Amino acid sequence: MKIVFYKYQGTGNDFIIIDNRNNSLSLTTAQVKKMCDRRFGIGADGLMLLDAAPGYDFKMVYYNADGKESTMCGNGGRCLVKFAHHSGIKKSKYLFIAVDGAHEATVEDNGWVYLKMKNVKGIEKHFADAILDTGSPHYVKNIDNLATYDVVRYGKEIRNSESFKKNGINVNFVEQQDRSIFVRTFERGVEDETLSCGTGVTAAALVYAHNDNGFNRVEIKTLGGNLAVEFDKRSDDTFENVWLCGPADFVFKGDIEVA
Ligand SMILES: N[C@@H](CCC[C@H](N)C(=O)O)C(=O)O
Repeated sequence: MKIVFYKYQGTGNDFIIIDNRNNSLSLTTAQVKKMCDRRFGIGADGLMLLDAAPGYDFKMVYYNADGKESTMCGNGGRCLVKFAHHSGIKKSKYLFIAVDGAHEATVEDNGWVYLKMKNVKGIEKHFADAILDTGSPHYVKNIDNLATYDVVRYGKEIRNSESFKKNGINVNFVEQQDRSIFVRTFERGVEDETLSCGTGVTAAALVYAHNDNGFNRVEIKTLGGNLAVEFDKRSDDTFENVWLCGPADFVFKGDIEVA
């Protein structure tokens, strides 16, 4: 069958998007994996279907590059909102449903997409590091000289360690720079470093805010560009009104024969 696809990227985290508003398409793991392959397919960190869902503007279905359906993708969600906007679903505030629940989003005049993430309660300590779920599971570790750090080697080591190898975890390395942070992520399901990870920078920002007080916006640098995370921190260590903010852009459109 021939499938029309759209390629989007959000700070270099890149995705294949398929308009499935008639909910007719269902893809196998092998088909998704091949489309995401950078040599044998289109190439992407993940693939999303935009499905119809009653009561919502659309439903987000997310697959990692390994072809398996996975948990929430923050940059993917922002790209899917931009795609909806380009595809005639024009709203001042979007409401869509994803695997971790309902999400609101807006498209700003400067093209940035603001995506409301789920509330986060509790940050677990793992030795000197932190673990939390921002829609996907994340490990957060502070590192000096992050620009030259071997993220693939050490990210793979943590992701495949005894504690995490069964369900996997995304591993974020963070360098704090005053009120902004530099984040590099090894992503589960891509099994490599990506240029940016939305749920990952959200996790890193909340860990940073957890250790400090008095501010509710963190600026983030990734290898693929800049993002920001806004939030309200409650006294019981709950984070509410968590918004992931950043650019999301159309790259190209095409069609592909999928066996
Ligand atoms: N790139 C994503 C995260 C995608 C899901 C992740 N690989 C997982 O399986 O947990 C993001 O922007 O959040």
